[in-house]
Amino acid sequence: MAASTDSFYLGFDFSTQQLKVVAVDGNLRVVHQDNVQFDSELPEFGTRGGVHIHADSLTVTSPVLMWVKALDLILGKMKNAGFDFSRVKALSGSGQQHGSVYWRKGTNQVLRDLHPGKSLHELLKGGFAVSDSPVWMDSSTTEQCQYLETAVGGAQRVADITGSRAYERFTGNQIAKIYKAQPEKYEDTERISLVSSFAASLFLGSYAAIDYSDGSGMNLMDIFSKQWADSCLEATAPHLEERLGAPVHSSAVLGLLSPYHVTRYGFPEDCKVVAFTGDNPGSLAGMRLQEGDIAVSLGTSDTVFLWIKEPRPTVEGHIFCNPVDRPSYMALICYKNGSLTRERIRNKCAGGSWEVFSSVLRTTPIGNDGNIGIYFDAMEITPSAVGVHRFDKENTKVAGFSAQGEIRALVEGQFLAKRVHAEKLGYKIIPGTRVLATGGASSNKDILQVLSDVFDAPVYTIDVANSACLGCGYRALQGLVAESGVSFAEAVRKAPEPQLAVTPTPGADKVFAPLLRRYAELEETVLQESKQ
Ligand SMILES: Nc1ncnc2c1ncn2[C@@H]1O[C@H](COP(=O)(O)OP(=O)(O)O)[C@@H](O)[C@H]1O
Ligand SMILES: O=C(CO)[C@@H](O)[C@H](O)COP(=O)(O)O
Repeated sequence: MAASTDSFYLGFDFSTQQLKVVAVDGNLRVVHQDNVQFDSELPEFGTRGGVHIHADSLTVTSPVLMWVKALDLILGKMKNAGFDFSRVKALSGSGQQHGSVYWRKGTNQVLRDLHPGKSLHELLKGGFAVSDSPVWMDSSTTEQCQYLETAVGGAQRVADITGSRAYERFTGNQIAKIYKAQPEKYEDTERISLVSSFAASLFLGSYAAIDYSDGSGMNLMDIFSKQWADSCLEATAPHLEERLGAPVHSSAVLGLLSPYHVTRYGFPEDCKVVAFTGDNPGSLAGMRLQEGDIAVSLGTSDTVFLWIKEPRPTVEGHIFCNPVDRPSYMALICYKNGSLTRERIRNKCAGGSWEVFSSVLRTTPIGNDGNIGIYFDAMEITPSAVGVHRFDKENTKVAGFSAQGEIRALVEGQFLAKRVHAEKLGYKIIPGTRVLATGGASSNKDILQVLSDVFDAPVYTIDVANSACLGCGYRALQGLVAESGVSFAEAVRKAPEPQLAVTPTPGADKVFAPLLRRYAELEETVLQESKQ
């Protein structure tokens, strides 16, 4: 495909801790990157790690106006840096998955009439029926999940329709909680967006459709017919379909950029907005994942995902529609205790320094002398258990490890869990499997070495740490030609290939084979204990 090198394509990512942007040119070269950290650059919202954890420790929200203000800030930064908005032909983006935004009645008109002399934050101050959006870290909707599974015919039935059994963080269950606890707010809601489609709306100047891929994380959409599932809608809240709008495929052009951005920043009048999607689907696009690859994202959450052709939903893990290939799907497993847990142990055992943390990984023995740790600071998603559990080589519970042992136990434990659960779902590591790593912690080679050793496979990375942004820049470019039949693979043929970062240490496979079996048994014990 010949895209002009004079043209730019933007990809935004509204993730848990920050808003990021990447601009690529027609040759798919990165020409600009920027970010806004919520905690440090928008301290007036008082978030930690981009969220508020409520007193029950289960409810987790983010202020919706913080995301709006972050967009004002990042576009302002780009303007100050001299970024030439007039060359942007299309933009797209992604958001942390499952989070929901409740637009107050009448706000679609406000979006259509945005005055370019004012910030979005000023204009949209009164625009939300719910000011604190539930996000993916929330696990307060167990009651709603049980209700959904009973109403629809069981956990497997919900998975057969929506790709996942009922999960606390999934949007439908969050909507059901808001409808029950704050019916007046639900009544005052004109439209419900995902974080991704909310962000797209800010660019479009009207409510943007939810795309199939991010829409798969709601427990509301039939992932096969790609329509809202009546049985799920009925079990969630009344008049929900009209509040959601019809979903669209992930490469759909939603329309032209709002005149607000044209006047305020100098975008061209014909700049297109391509559907936004979830951050994990965005990463699948950015890493140009191929069938047979396993992607490991080490962001606020840790996720493992794969490209699949024949989805078989089960009561563990998730199946989402594929964001770049309409007939295909992606499988995903999510772990809540990712970077924030690594940061806690870094602060406790390595004086707050990643360098010290890394040097411990370099100098401690592979396999940690048989010591295994399971660190679920917050209620984990995979599996649903909580607490810190340490075992010596005899599988006896111990109260603590040395500082060095704790660091290695944490990182090994996190990767053992990923491999154990991926294999439980039938995904095999075979000769030739590439592990593609992304997310903030993928910049740490010593963490990647442990990943490579546990998976017994080479680990590859891409130059841009934020693959979701990059993937959405690519998707913006492809969105312009998707209707004329140009596939995503063809559109991004010229993009740089992932680079080999590390290979397994010789002999590591023999050390980890028994540890994988032991980890699976110990995790099962922890799970049973936490059910008592
Ligand atoms: N050198 C490093 N080693 C390990 N982890 C790191 C390093 N640098 C950054 N991180 C982790 O990256 C995380 C942010 O990842 P990122 O993918 O940007 O998050 P998100 O997209 O969820 O906002 C931070 O919480 C931090 O713990
Ligand atoms: O809940 C999930 C996936 O199901 C999370 O992966 C969120 O999408 C948050 O992403 P990060 O901010 O950690 O990238």
